[in-house]
Amino acid sequence: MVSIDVRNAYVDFPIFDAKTRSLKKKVIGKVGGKIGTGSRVPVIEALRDVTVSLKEGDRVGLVGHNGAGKSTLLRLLSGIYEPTRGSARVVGKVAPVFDLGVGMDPEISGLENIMIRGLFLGMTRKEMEKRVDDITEFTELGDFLQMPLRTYSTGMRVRLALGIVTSIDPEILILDEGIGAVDAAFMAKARDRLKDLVRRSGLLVFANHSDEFLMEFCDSAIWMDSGNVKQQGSLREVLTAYKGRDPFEHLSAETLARIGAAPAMSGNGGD
Ligand SMILES: Nc1ncnc2c1ncn2[C@@H]1O[C@H](COP(=O)(O)OP(=O)(O)OP(=O)(O)O)[C@@H](O)[C@H]1O
Repeated sequence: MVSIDVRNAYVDFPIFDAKTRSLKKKVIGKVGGKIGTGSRVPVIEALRDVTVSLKEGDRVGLVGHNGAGKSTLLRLLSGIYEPTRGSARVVGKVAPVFDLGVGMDPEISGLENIMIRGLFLGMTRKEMEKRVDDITEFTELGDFLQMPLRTYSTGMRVRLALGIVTSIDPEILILDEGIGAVDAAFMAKARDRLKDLVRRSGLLVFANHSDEFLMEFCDSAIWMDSGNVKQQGSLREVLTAYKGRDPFEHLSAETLARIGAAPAMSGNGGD
């Protein structure tokens, strides 16, 4: 069984080349984590006293303003960062997808990249060999898969990366923003694959600014604010508090059915 247990965790980034003089003026910005100036070196407190407990089957959306600590938390949940204080225990194999292009080598072919990226995401060579045809078909890249990746356009790279990412069988799937940043037409094609991927994953944590994505893939949520967990609960509860309105309220019956959500709670549209 997969699980993630983070207890009273802090992640600090000491900044050795900051202009400390101007920091002392204490201009408080709206975005970003807290900057501690108590010690000789300023420290960005990206996560502060975070406690999160996740188990098999959880589908968690991560929301919060720019710099609230979402990516840092995802890296902690992936075991990429160790907490400065507190603890983080991850049981299960993590497939971290922070940037679709990360781990791709421009000098090798698309086909070779399929293999390398698959291995990086926790698959074996044999497992990836079985998936090559399926990925080839999905990307529609044809003979370009024999060409070095540097010859691809941005959209072609995204097709390849998305084809690979959606082919894996992750125990713990950690998705950052990037995955939503593909053009609408291709996204429509990728949507079913993404849904399948999420269905196959033991546990999903997904940071995204789009309600639509969150509603489609997640059922619970964590709201990060200045490095703290401000709220944890059902997706609807948390999004309603974060946005100041119920994002499910004005969805059509068709969309609600597609994302498998209950009809809006307010008004007389009960059931
Ligand atoms: N490698 C780093 N070195 C120093 N500071 C960092 C580093 N990574 C993140 N931070 C700081 O930690 C805080 C949280 O950043 P993080 O990237 O986790 O936010 P986020 O919620 O993912 O933001 P966004 O929505 O803009 O992507 C910010 O104040 C940022 O400046």
